[in-house]
Amino acid sequence: MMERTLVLLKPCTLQRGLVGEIISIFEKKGLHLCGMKMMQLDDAILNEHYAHLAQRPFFQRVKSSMEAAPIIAMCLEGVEAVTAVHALAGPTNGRNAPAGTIRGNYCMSCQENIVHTSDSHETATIEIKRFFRPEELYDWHPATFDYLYANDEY
Ligand SMILES: Nc1ncnc2c1ncn2[C@@H]1O[C@@H]2COP(=O)(O)O[C@H]2[C@H]1O
Repeated sequence: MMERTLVLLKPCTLQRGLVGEIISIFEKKGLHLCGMKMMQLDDAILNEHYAHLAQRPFFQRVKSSMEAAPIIAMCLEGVEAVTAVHALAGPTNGRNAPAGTIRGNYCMSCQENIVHTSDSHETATIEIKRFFRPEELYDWHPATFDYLYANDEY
């Protein structure tokens, strides 16, 4: 099933000059961009985005870290994109994320862990709406589609 999912490149990724490299990983995998923009996040959007963490001791730290510099928000599309992108990101803590995943390859932190990715189809739908207006998302068919998914049943 063709799906869309949300990726945020966190402030640490901009600070470390890794934006192009991380976008390239998703592109090389075969996911295509439907929308992308730079944003400065504030408490209002972060209180909503991380509402499920509000009672956790690290909630303020997460918010400060996400407000420390701009982020890049991306909407990526592909067959089963939510699972594919979430798996590429790897487990939250970079220190024990497997080599080969983005977090496993690029970070040593639980907080400064390069990307946020939607963890389910339902969450992706909500998160894409949170970060993008409908007119900021583009429907297009990648010319490589048949090479990416040739003969697959989905
Ligand atoms: N101990 C922790 N457990 C889980 N998430 C944490 C922890 N400390 C900080 N975080 C941050 O909270 C974020 C929640 O979802 P993210 O995928 O954006 O990545 C997570 C981390 O950046």
